[in-house]
Amino acid sequence: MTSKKLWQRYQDWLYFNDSLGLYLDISRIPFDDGLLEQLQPKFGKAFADMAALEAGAIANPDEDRMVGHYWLRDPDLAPSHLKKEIETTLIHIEDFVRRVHHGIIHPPYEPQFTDIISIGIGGSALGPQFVSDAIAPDIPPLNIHFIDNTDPAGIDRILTRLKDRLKTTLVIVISKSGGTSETRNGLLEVKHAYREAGLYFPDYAVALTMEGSKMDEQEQCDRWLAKFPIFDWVGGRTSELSPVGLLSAALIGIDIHTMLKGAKIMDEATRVPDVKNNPAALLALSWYAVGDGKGEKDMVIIPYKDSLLLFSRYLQQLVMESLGKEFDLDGNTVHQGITVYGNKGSTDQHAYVQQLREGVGNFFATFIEVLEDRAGPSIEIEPDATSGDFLFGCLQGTREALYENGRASLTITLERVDALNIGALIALYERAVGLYASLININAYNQPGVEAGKKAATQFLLLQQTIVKLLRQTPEPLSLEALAEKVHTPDEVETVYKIVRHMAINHRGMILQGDLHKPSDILVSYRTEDS
Ligand SMILES: O=P(O)(O)OC[C@H]1O[C@H](O)[C@H](O)[C@@H](O)[C@@H]1O
Repeated sequence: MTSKKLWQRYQDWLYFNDSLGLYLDISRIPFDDGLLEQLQPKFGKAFADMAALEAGAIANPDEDRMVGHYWLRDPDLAPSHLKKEIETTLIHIEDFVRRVHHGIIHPPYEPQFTDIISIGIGGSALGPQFVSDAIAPDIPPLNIHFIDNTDPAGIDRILTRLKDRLKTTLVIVISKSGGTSETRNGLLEVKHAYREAGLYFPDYAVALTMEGSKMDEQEQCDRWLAKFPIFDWVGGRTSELSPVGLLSAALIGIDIHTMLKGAKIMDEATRVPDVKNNPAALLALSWYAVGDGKGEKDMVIIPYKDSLLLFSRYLQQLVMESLGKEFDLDGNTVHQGITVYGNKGSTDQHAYVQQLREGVGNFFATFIEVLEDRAGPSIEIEPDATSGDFLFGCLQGTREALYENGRASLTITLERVDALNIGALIALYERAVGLYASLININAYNQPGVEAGKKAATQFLLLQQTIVKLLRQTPEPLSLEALAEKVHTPDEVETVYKIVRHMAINHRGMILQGDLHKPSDILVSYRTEDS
């Protein structure tokens, strides 16, 4: 396409939101203008699905749930019985945060809380991590640390760093279901550390979970410093603008009202039932066009701004957990999805952009351009050139280089990275995923595959407990085959081997004898501490 025609296409498809100062450019996504015509019926249904969802329909049929994250930033949209709960919860959050900041709520024998440990995983971590990394003040009122895995060394790293400050550290435990094992493990590890430090854990703990959840019952969270609800009509991957994200954001000094405002403005923009004037519909159209509605091209997220580094990680859950489904709503096997990866520019140009430019063309790039280079003036690096100009040039140059080699891209342009734009960005992608899911006829709001993984993990732990129990009762060493036989898993010798190897390395009483290079010759025995 000639540059003249490209310029015209750029202008024809450019979306601009003047309330936000946000642009969306899909001109480098190749599709015939006829595609939009062809997709109008699907978009008509997508807009109708979305309107019904916002009106309280059961938009998540597999779990028989409403989908209400849009109500969080506009409670007037919510069913009347939920509106008050949304509003009062926000007031409770603000009041709690104000009292923590003013030392009215403080740790025993200390004037103020100084740090936060946030324990949660998936949607109970990725949003708070992205938002705090993007827009927390450089000197926040409290420093936040995330335990988002059941990795003992990762937990130790945070507890070691906080050793002298545990006594002034607030612990926020986030789990909608209250049953996620990684979060439960993190909670028990941190509780142990507080006990070891002579600190009464409930004086430092805040719970975010569904009323009556497993965690709520087991931990009696009513005895903790505070407890905030996670609403069952908010999914984990769309919970950043619920108490899940708002509490920690407010505690670290982020203006949550402006974040909610940005999301609300974007919601209004993405409610417009006209593709060319709806940024979320334009994204959905672009994804559909470039991947033929089957996710044939990966979504590479490259924000040219350090503060947006974690956006791709956040989108991995929002996009892939929503769209990565085996069946469509009619029960057809579709194996849908769009793969998301990326970090930041121009840094990634020195890592994998080489492949994007010349290698396998199985992707489309999403550039995020931020117009404001920094708060304040820049020095000249070269005559009439600042480091921000270089960053700008790298983005534009990479976009052009990809296009010249037949690689598609779209560009979102923000004025700056602040609470307003982060709220808008989150809302933009929540809506785009929802509209795209309608186009491809899948349920964006369940996650059946995750349950399968949880069940498999439980099976491993049950087998491990069976192995230990048997070895405790078996004085003589056993071969792996004999051990597998005795625990009734003769076909899982390899699994038995990995379990005993992992336990042996971690000094859990497991004794391996023989040549470790030849697992089949190994003999296994067990020695308890007192034996
Ligand atoms: O908040 P929780 O109930 O602990 O769930 C944490 C995460 O667990 C699973 O992985 C779900 O698929 C995610 O959507 C959810 O965010």
